[in-house]
Amino acid sequence: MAPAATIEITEKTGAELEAISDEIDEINAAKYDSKSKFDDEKDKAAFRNYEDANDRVKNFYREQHYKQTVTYNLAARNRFYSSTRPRPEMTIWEAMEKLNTLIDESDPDTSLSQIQHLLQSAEAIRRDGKPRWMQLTGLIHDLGKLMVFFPELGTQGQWDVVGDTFAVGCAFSETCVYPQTFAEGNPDAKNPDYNTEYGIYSPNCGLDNVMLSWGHDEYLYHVVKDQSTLPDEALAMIRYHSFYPWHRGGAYRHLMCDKDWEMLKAVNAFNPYDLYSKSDGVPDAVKLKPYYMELIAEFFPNPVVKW
Ligand SMILES: O[C@H]1[C@H](O)[C@@H](O)[C@H](O)[C@@H](O)[C@H]1O
Ligand SMILES: [Fe+2]
Ligand SMILES: [Fe+2]
Repeated sequence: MAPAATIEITEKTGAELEAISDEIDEINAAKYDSKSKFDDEKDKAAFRNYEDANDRVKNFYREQHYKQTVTYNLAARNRFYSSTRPRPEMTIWEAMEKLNTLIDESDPDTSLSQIQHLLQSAEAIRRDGKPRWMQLTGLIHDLGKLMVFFPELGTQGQWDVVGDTFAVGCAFSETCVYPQTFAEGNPDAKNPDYNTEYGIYSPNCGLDNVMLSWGHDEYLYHVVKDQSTLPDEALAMIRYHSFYPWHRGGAYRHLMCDKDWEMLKAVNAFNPYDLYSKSDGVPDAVKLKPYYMELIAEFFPNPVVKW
């Protein structure tokens, strides 16, 4: 009788493992440069037209720009970090379903529900053959909007949850949408400690040390950083995806450190999938669920997430 086949398991040395992980990084980085179906410039012009946006969008940004002050941001972070804050518990898929009832007042480009937007982003990333961690990032990137339903976080409305983000504690950037509204109503615009180029920051202090307006990006970043094995690029995609004045407007370069330039590449690679997939067909959540459940399990060791 022939002997049963044996599988040989060879131990890899630290250096070998490092070489493999470098190789994977290289492959992943090369993927950022590959062609995407969103390369056509003329299709892109239809998005983020804030000039012609409706009053709901304009009123949203007026309120957000008036109220996102340094004082508010410090208070919001204190509430979030407080060790006594009760943390709702929910799986990623339950979170997606819960979020489905939210209509984002800041968004001029989508009338679809949030679960559809998340699946569209993930599916577009998957279709372009991007890495699995990036597909998952597409799937979860807006789940921070759940904070709108969590009174424990002291969320005030949509203005401290959705919309583009910007730095507080230094001069407001002209590259923000409706930039005139800051001078009109945000007290920090008149505060000499905050209204200079650097404000409370120092040259090249790194974006990790800059306080961005409080909302779904920053909130989800902390949840995911602590409870998943997603790589730094994924965390940057989540944390900075709404930071349009930075990743698209070219602002805040004087606050960036070396690592931020690397992260900028990742965020720019992610952005088209967030924005332009909004015009794709409506995904079939029931059909797609098994694929994504497996993907979630790959990067979230504990299926129940503490929000
Ligand atoms: O209106 C949208 C929406 O709220 C997105 O979730 C956010 O990431 C964008 O930056 C914003 O423009
Ligand atoms: Fe978002
Ligand atoms: Fe999004």
